[in-house]
Order: sequence, then C-alpha cells, then structure tokens
Amino acid sequence: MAKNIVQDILQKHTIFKDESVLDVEYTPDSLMHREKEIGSLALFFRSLIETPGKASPVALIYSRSGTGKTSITKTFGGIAADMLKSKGIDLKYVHINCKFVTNMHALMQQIVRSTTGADVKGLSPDLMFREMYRQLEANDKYLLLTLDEVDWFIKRTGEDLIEQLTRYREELSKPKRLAIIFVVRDCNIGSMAELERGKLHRTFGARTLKMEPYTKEQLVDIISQRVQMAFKTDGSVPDDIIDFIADMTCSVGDAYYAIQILWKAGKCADNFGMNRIIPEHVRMAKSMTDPKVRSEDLLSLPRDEKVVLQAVANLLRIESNIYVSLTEIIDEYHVLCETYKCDPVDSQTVREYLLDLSRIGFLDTKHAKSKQQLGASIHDVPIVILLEVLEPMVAKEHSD
Ligand SMILES: Nc1ncnc2c1ncn2[C@@H]1O[C@H](COP(=O)(O)OP(=O)(O)OP(=O)(O)O)[C@@H](O)[C@H]1O
Repeated sequence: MAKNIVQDILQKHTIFKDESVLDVEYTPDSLMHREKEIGSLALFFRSLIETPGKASPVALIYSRSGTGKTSITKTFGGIAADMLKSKGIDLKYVHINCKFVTNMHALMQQIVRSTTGADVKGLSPDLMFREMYRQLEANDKYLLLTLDEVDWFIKRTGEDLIEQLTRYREELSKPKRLAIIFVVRDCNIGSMAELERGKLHRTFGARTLKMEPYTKEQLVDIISQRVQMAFKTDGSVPDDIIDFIADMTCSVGDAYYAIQILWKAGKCADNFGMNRIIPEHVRMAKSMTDPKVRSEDLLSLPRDEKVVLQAVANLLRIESNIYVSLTEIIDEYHVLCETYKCDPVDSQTVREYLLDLSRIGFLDTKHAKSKQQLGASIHDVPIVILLEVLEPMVAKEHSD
C-alpha cells in the first residue's frame, strides 16, 4: 500500500529536471555578477596564495542576506586550495556557520574537527587551537577558515570571537598557517555601537568587503541560470515569469528569496498538473515564502478604492496577465460600477487610487516603457485568495 503511494508520487508528471540545484546549500560553478568581489578576495589573500606562510591575513565581508557572501567565500576557498595544490602546497578550506554554535568551546571543537578530523575533548578553547595548529605544522598544512554569521554568535554568547581569533593568529610563529574570513550580516553591523565598529575597522582596515544587493537585471540572470539547470524544458518557465520574480524580489536584492519563489512556483505548477509556471503560481509561491495578512486591512479601505482594487484583481485573474494597464483597469472598473449600481469616479481619480493602493502595499505599479502608461500588478497575494475576501466585501457594502 505504502509502496503504491510512493510509486504513484514518483510517476506523477513534474516540470523539474533537478530540484537539488534550487537548494540553499547549492552553489553553482559559475557565480554570476560576483567577479569583482571574488577579485577583492584574491587581493586580500594574495600573500596566502603567492607566499604562503609569510603572513596570516584576515578579512571581513558584510552584506544583506542572499547576496552571495557564503557562495563567494566557498568559491574562493576552492580556487585558493586548487591553486596551492598545483604548487604542491596543502591548503585546507574550512567553512563554519556560527549561527547555532552555543559557545567558544563548541566552536573551537567544530573548527578542529573540520580541520583535522579529530574530536578533541577536555581542553580549553586556547589549548584546542594550539593542538590544531601543532597538527597543521606537523603535517605541513595551511588553513583558510571562513566563519560565517559571526554576528549572531557574538550577540548570543557575548564572546568576542573576532578579537579572540585575531589574537591567536598574532601569536603564531612563522610560517603562518592560518588565514581567516569573517562574514557578518550588514544589518547587524549597522546596529553596532560606534566603538565596536571602530574596532572592526582597526582589525580589518582595507580588507573589508561590502557586497551590494542584486539589481533586477542581475536577478534575472541568476534566476535564468537556475531555470536552465532545474527545469525540464525551456518553455516551463517563460521569460516573463523570470522577469516577474526578479521584479518582486529586487527591492531586497536577495538571490535566495528569488530562487525560493522559483522553486515553490514550480511545485505549484506540479500540483496543478501543469507543464509550465503561470503568474498565479508565482503569487502563490510568494505568499508561501513571505506570507502577509491583508484581509483585515482591506476592510479599512474606502469603498471606491476597493472597487478599483477588485478591477485590477479581476484582470489579473486572467492566466497570462502580470501587469495590466490603466486603460484596461478603467474599463473593468466601469463594468463593476454598473454591476454594483454605483457612480464611477473619473479616470484621474482612478489613477490616484492606484498610486495610493500601491503606497500602502495592496498592489504594485510601474510605468510601461513604451506608452508612459501606468501599469498595475499584485505581487504579494494569490489573486484567488484576494478575491475570495474582497469580492463578498465589496458586494455587501454596495447592497447595504
Ligand atoms: N551570484 C550568484 N549567482 C548564482 N547564485 C547565487 C548568487 N548569489 C547567491 N546565489 C544563491 O543564493 C543563495 C544564497 O546565497 P548565499 O548563501 O551565498 O548568500 P548570503 O549573502 O551568504 O546569505 P545569508 O546572509 O542569508 O547567509 C544560494 O543558494 C546561492 O547559491
């Protein structure tokens, strides 16, 4: 019985070729739009690659989430290890996420385990570090260590991981076998006290890299790359769907967020037995990824604005519509006014309502390039869910 269920599921049609490339852990071989940043790491760690042992460089990377901090450090770590290997030098790249590590002792245990494969118990963090370093020396190895999300660790434990590790590194005898990349979320740097920020500046100096959020065009490229790898045929994710996802995620510039929406939209298409993603799947995916409760807010909107919003939603219910024009909205609005037997407001007022609805977050507006005409879309809520609440609300208000 259970076997049949599994067999049935596996036999079901799917638009995916390889879902694993949409996992957050997956880093593509070619990391788009991060060439400059990988180049900065090469400059920061030039001495490690050209004259290993001479110095023990450290660097700090910070940015908002989903902007590729983890990916560029892993990519750079792999490249550095390969380059040194070709010179007969053994560089181990170790990447540790500190977010869920509870204290300095547990962190040092992880560093030692990932570097040497050994489990050390009963030693203080200082002694563990010395033991690990002794093993690096004994085996003539070098270590490039990335400590990711160190800001969470510092906040939670109150232990100044950056100061402690940079102190260890200063005490090392030559050849210096340790280089470290610290990774921090931008927002947490922003909220740091002036004194702490000054300390970071003194420790890292010019070896500080701030990564900018991705632009819409960059997100289009990143999503397109994943589409090629994850989906069966070219037609399963049309270009305007890629554009739509990039449009709705570019205000945060987060590649992970965009890839999550792509994946969930693909799952929706599978669930509906369709062989391509349509805009409504994307809206559903967005609401699952970033749920927003809107229904109670709808009640507070003026009556006429609700009708304008319903006009937009009615037009977007049509399968292929991502944006609809002001002219179309006005036509649909007049049809609704006839249905509800109410007097329509003039076109300029409809336009103002749309801008107002956009300001308070019920819809998204943009100007079409060609016609200079206002277009409206809804990014946050699946239209079916919005209309389920809005339609009866508007009907009731006009029957009272
Ligand atoms: N330039 C890029 N090209 C392709 N994929 C990318 C790129 N940047 C990020 N990604 C993908 O986006 C996801 C998030 O990236 P990553 O974890 O590197 O970001 P981050 O800045 O470290 O995020 P966080 O602060 O949340 O840890 C990963 O799946 C990664 O593969």
